[in-house]
Amino acid sequence: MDCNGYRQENHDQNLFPKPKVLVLEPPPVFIYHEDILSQKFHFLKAWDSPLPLDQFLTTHAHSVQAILSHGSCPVTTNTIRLLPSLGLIVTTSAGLDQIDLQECRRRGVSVAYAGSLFSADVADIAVGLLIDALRKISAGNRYVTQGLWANNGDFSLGSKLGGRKVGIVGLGSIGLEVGKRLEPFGCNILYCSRNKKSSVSYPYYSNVSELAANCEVLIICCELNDQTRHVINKEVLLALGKKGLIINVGRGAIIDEQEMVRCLMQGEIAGAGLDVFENEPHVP
Ligand SMILES: O=CC(=O)O
Repeated sequence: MDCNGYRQENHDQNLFPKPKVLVLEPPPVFIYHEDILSQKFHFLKAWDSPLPLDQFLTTHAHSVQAILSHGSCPVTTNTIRLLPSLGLIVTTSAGLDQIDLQECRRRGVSVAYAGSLFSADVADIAVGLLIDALRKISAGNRYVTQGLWANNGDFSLGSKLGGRKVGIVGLGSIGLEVGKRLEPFGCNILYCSRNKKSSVSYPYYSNVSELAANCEVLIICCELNDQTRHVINKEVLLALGKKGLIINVGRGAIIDEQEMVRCLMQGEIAGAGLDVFENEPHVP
């Protein structure tokens, strides 16, 4: 109500129609809060339409002002080109590899993302996966639930995190959070990053193979881009060695997945803890 007792909301909506926002696939924030968000925005739900995507986009081409997206939903050159009124893409992810940033730059489309909002959560996952891989928690669980204990005897022991030499690939906000969590465990932290960071005293490696050769665990925390795609290749995996573990909380395609699977099967590395895969949801 305004001070005269009129319903302000309807009046405002006539003057300022809700911005039209395209949702290709719904991010969790949309699933949980559609009712609240819908008070301010008019959502065009591509995933909910019987029309093929291109036809849906062409139908709404001139009205879409923004896109609400998430980390595993590609926003392609084709989509951007079909939407002449598009001015903004908002993604709930920290990663931007799924969005054609070059086309956004060319068209002057702004991009807003989660930044470091979820870095602590991702770092928790990285440490959880590392402890699981070292202590064989989920492998032990599989051993019990598959009924192997009675016939095959006790499961093999895991090993401790303390004292491990851990190489962090990408010391951005997630990498720093991982380091912060591993220091109290007594890990020796090394890192590889685009640039040496003056804010930390961890030993710096400019080359990821050299980092791998000098540590027992590699934790991938960098972003996916043209420089980091398949940066974890056969050479790096062999440098990590037979006792080495790899943890990936970045993007699947940072690792040459086929090569990693081969190394795991042939015992050329000891194990992997993976939050991401190259061709999700297809996991080799
Ligand atoms: O995948 C999740 C992210 O990039 O935040």
